[in-house]
Amino acid sequence: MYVLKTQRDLKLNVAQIAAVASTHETRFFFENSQQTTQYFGWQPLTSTTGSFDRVQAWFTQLTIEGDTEMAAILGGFPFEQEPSDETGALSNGFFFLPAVMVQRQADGRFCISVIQETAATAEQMLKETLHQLDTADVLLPAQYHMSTETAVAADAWAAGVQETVAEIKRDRTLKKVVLARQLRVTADRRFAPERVWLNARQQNPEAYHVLLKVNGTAFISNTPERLIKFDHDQFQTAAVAGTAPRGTTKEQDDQLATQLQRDDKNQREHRYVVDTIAATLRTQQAVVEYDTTPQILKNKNVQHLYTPITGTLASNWSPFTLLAALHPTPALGGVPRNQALRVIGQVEHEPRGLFGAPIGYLTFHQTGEFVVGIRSAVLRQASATLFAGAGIVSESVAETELAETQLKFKPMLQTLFGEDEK
Ligand SMILES: C=C(O[C@@H]1C=C(C(=O)O)C=C[C@H]1O)C(=O)O
Repeated sequence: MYVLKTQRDLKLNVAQIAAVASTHETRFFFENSQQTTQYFGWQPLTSTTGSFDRVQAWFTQLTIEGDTEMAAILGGFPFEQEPSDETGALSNGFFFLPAVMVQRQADGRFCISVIQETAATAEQMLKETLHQLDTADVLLPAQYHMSTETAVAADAWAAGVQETVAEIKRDRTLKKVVLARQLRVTADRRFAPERVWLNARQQNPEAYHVLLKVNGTAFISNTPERLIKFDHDQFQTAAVAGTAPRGTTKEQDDQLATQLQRDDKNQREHRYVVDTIAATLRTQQAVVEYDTTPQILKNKNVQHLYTPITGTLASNWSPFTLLAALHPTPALGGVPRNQALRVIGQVEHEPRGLFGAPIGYLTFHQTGEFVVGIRSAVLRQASATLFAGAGIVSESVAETELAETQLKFKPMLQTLFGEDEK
């Protein structure tokens, strides 16, 4: 049993909050592109790793007294639901109940919530946190220089694309498999995760900015993709799939968008995602609404076909059941899901860990938001491992898919190294 104390209506800025957070070993930052949702948390009181079932069992036994509206668990699930031996790279995910959490209120001010075992220690810690925020040095973004860059088994990956195409053609039930590859880079000095997070907001303002740092490892993502946001029985999700580069002029950019809208392969990849998300939500007895014509979602380096999906959940919905049903969508897994996951397991040699998996916050009052951890990297000291995937369908060509993954590395490369690099 824990006790929660809050202080509302504070005027704070993000660089101040990031500076205080950076003095703690374990921390989590989450914001949407409009910066209307912001969660920062540090100092785990209790934590867990693992599958949807495990996190649910852990979450269900947490009890908090006080203004529990302001409490949440923070973290990410692993892409794979089976446990992995590779614990160093956050491969089993990580969730924690933060002792200190700062969140943005609807009016732009902030609320701090502190959770402790007694009211007195919570009160004391709240005071100390306010003092730390008052006196914090402002943290600035930092640019690094790339020392080395290694595409992990790029040739084997291209061969894997060809094998997958052959498998899709052979087995008529298999329609799409998303294959990911890795890029390893090193920098001239150790990455400071919060400063990389500040870079992400500058470099890719139109995406989410997420950071999860545990022990010596940080996961950072500039994802454009929401998996699901729920507010009691209302939900918002989206299909983001189908990719084209951005143009260098307005005309070229619009032309690339029009081509993407008209391209059969991309439209088909997109439709698999929309149809599967809608069907999954309907199996959960949700009422689902969306337009049948996709929009274009523009990010700095890429544009995507995009269909927002909204609706109402059944009265007995549970966040964990919903997440387990949705993850992975065919934008990261494939169609049919289990067959696609089997092919992914054969072609990719390492677990994806937090890549492509749900990461976000869940309150104790049936609200929360989880995004898909793409355009991401795992940082350790001066090294970063980036992941990017592409949807393989029957007409896929290895070279084009390789180029698409190269494009999807760009947001994170620019976050780490600035505009000039790559
Ligand atoms: C797999 C990634 O992106 C996903 C796949 C996309 C596609 O196949 O077109 C587009 C957006 C994402 O849903 C990635 O960025 O690594």
